[in-house]
Amino acid sequence: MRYLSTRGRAPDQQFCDILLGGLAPDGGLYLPETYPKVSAADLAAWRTLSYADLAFEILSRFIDDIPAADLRAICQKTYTPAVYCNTRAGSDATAITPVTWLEAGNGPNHQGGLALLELSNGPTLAFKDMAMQLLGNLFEYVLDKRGEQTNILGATSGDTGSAAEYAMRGKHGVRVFMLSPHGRMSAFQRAQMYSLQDDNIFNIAVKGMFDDAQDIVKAVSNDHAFKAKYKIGAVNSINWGRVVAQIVYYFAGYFGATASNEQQVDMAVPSGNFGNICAGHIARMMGLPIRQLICATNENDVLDEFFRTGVYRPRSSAETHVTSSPSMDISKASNFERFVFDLVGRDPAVVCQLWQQVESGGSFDLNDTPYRDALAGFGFVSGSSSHADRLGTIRATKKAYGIVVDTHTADGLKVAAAHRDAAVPVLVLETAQAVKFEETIREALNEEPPRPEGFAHLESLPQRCEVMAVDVDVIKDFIRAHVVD
Ligand SMILES: Cc1ncc(COP(=O)(O)O)c(C=O)c1O
Ligand SMILES: N[C@@H](CCOP(=O)(O)O)C(=O)O
Repeated sequence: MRYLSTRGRAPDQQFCDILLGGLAPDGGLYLPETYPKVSAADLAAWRTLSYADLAFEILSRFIDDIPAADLRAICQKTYTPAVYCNTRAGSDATAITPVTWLEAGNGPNHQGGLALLELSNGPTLAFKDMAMQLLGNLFEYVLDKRGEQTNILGATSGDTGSAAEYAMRGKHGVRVFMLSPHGRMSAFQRAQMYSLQDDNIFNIAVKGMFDDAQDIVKAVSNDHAFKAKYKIGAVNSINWGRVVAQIVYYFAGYFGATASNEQQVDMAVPSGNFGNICAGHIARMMGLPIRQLICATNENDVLDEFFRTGVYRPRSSAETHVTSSPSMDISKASNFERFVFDLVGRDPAVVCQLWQQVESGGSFDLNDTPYRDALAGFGFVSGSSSHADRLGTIRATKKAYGIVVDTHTADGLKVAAAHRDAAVPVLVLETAQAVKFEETIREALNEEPPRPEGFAHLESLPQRCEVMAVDVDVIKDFIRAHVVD
């Protein structure tokens, strides 16, 4: 399988190269040259597989430069109930991503039902662990084979950082430099990252928002000489490895929620950087019977605005709200470029022209272009949620179903409710556990959220983190000083 850049000005590459390379050298994002199609026979054969075996089947359609036996072993090592053990009481840890019905709907295919797809049972209690644990094992495997090292530069609004650090701590040949928005994450998120004392982990809090941190990551990656000299890698969802691993749980969720491959489902996805829902889009393009992808945003509603109006208008950091679903405080969604590449018929010239407008601080409007009509064929609908909605949803979910959901999942539930249909079940992707956002849970419920074992004294552990200006050169100097050749 060859991978090509959305900007069309980078050489096509194979999976292991883009895994280590991250962003394409022309500033674009890599995508497979075609999406593999799944047949009815594939769906029938995959329905009863374990999560690890399903991951192998799906990943092997995209990865042909790792021997099959090795890829299977990596999947088996990654997707175990011991790694994804932080399940809600009563959920089946062996499923890895259990489906919890809030309302079962009708019949074996749960028409009209409402369910949570539990994705946050891994070591850091957020959906990022689903892909990041795999990435940690893939990085180690490829680096060992090549006798190379990598210095990962990442940006986080709260969850990618800890998931990456837990996946990469102690891995041979890997150092992690993680940029986080100073003072913007929850106390639990800060403690998860900043309490790590491993020699290969460096936490840097930048005095800005997530988008500023993401811009630094892209600027450093676009300095080709620096990137080559310091072997800079990526773990954000700009790295295709993240997106491909996320495709798997759309299939697992579909099988978990239906009894027949004739049935369609809707999937509601709390969205920020568009990485999660982009994986859903690709699963749908592969032939998974997803009727609608419901894109749920918080007050930072750039994506919702696009799906409603056809206008994509990223906001500046000054216009980005600090919200109680902080991991979605994003106004420039990286992976949206991957979707637009598909929307415009995979024409890199169109993507270059649109992103020229975006990168010079502008916007684009697809009305009066053929792409506005084409949009309807991709199955997206959307909505946004506010702090008051979030509190109301957390309260209503607890009252009706006895379940405490996190603030991002609450955004998903709120927007899903507006698009429910008696003909299909809707699965809301549960992207984090409530304990990560304790303050808002207390405000909503006047009680403490459930805290999985092993996290009892997290916030009282000693923390270490460097605070820096939003300045590419300052970050490069820090990397230079900490990379031993
Ligand atoms: C808990 C949580 N929910 C939702 C999102 C949004 O996901 P994405 O950025 O892939 O759209 C994030 C961050 O990415 C997150 O950490
Ligand atoms: N919400 C993320 C932001 C980064 O997204 P990514 O999927 O591109 O890594 C976070 O919590 O850090």
